[in-house]
Amino acid sequence: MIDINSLPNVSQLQSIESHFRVFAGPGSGKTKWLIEHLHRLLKESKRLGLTKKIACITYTSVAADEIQSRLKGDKNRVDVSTIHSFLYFNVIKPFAHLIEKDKNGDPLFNIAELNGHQENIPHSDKIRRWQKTLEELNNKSYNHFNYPDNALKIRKTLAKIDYFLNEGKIEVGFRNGNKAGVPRENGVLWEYKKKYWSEGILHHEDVLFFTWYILTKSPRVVEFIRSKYPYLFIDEFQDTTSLQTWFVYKLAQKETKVGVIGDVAQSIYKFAGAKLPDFENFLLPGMNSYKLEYNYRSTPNIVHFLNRLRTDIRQIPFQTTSQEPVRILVGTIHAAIQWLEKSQYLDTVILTQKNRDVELIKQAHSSTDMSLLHQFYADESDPKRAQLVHQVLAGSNYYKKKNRKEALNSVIRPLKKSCSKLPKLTLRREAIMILGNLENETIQSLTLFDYYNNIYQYFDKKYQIKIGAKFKGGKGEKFYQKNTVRTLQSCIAVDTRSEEKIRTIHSSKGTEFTNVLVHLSTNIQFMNYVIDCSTRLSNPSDEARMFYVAFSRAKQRLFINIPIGSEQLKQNLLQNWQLEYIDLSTDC
Ligand SMILES: Nc1ncnc2c1ncn2[C@@H]1O[C@H](COP(=O)(O)OP(=O)(O)OP(=O)(O)O)[C@@H](O)[C@H]1O
Repeated sequence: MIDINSLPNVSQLQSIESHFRVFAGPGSGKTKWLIEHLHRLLKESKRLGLTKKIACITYTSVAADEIQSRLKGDKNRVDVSTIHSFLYFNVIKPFAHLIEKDKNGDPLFNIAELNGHQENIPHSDKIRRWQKTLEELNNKSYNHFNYPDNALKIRKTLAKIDYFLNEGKIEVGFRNGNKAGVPRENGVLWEYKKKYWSEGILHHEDVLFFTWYILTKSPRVVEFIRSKYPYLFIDEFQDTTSLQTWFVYKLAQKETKVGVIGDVAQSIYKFAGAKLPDFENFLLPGMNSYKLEYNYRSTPNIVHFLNRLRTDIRQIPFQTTSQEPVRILVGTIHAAIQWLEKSQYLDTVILTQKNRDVELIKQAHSSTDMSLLHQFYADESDPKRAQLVHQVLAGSNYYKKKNRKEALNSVIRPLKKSCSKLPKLTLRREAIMILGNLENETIQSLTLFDYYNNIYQYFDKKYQIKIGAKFKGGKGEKFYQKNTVRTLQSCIAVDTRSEEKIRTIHSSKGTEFTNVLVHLSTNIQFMNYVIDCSTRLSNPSDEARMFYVAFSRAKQRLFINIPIGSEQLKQNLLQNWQLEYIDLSTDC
């Protein structure tokens, strides 16, 4: 248990002029607390003067908008944004001219073309140019680099490029460790990045790299930021990467007072480079640590259940009445959904670990015959092509239901992946064209093979962009030749209501729902992430924390679905956990 001051409200913060760290469990009202603290500063600070500002960093731009919209008074004195946006506007944009030439005397970055930052989606032309550079380097260890044969794997790997601090030096590598198949020796990854930089393309992670570069070369830039922002706060600090933490330490060395808020048990962005110890070990001189004690969100029974899953903090339920127990539904997810419907818990949100499970549950939940769609995914060898076809046809179904916004999003999403070079407006225009065509009976009657090839050729001819893989025979091609657009489209369910109700745990972070069903696909997950959760919560892998986040989204009722039960498990759950055990295996 953390031995720190509990902090029922913001006025109990010992001083607004000390660094602080707030440990805040789920549902503890972090956002409300942070907003109150911002209001207090705006009122009481003597250091803001007429021109200085408060920086408030959130993990997503949605969270930033939420805080900005709830601020009262002089909103312009608070800059609420994501770390990337904050650094882009305060370091990169104003100080890009400090980026020097590389060791060959070429500009490291094409500043004239700098225009914001974007997601790292590997471009085939850059990979090819990089491959050529590698050939020129003529190093044996690059022989295994096999592009375009291994295109999908190589692109996936390159999309995970990131920067890491190692004993004060910056290195370029991959998130999630070493990746085979892509050369990284002797700094050749820098050569790959330079292909983008020479065109003024800045990826999100490059924002952090060039911040490090500029601040290291020109320490006066740090002074400028410190003098502009006497206060810096960071929400969801458990998901901050080492490079981001490095920047925060830099600011905190002098006048900027730093406050960080987070929950170690909710750190679920390891894949994005977050490291748990960064929050646990984050300390600044004179820093005060606090904890928010209450859980305002969930009923006492749910809070007691959550408390069993962790040993570091024990939350106090704010609500006094509960009283339905947490229930374990034993059986298939299908049986669990039927039980919820029978019991009239119609507004239950279903949370699952993987996107793929979301799709499968959605399909099983809808009345349409899904076997053809399953066959489609089983036969198809190229996931990108499958996604494109699936989402385009789903888009057309949305369009039929007059949900124009979802229709466009559904088509634009896969297009964006292959056509990142195209401007947003062009993508939108093409999506409208695709949706319009699908209204046409003749197009509906085409085989999927002809339909896909038409789209493929259209983008290839007009933009020289390969929208997906070409057919190379095999089961996938046979499926496309055998089935029409109309048949596959009729198997794609787009019930908007049920879509919002079935989602991944990651997409539920920061939200809350009245009733939640968490689907565990194996009993081992239940043993690991419920029964033994407290011993696994601080594991490097995110899984235990991810399920903890899922369980903590429920306000009124929490259901957990596991596939297989046993008398022994039942007795354990009833006697030691006070959970209700409902066996659905006989119902289906
Ligand atoms: N002081 C308070 N009194 C009563 N209700 C509160 C208070 N603070 C927050 N709440 C309510 O409790 C719920 C949880 O708050 P919030 O979503 O801000 O928690 P959080 O700490 O961000 O949670 P999480 O980290 O789990 O996303 C919300 O419904 C919010 O309106």
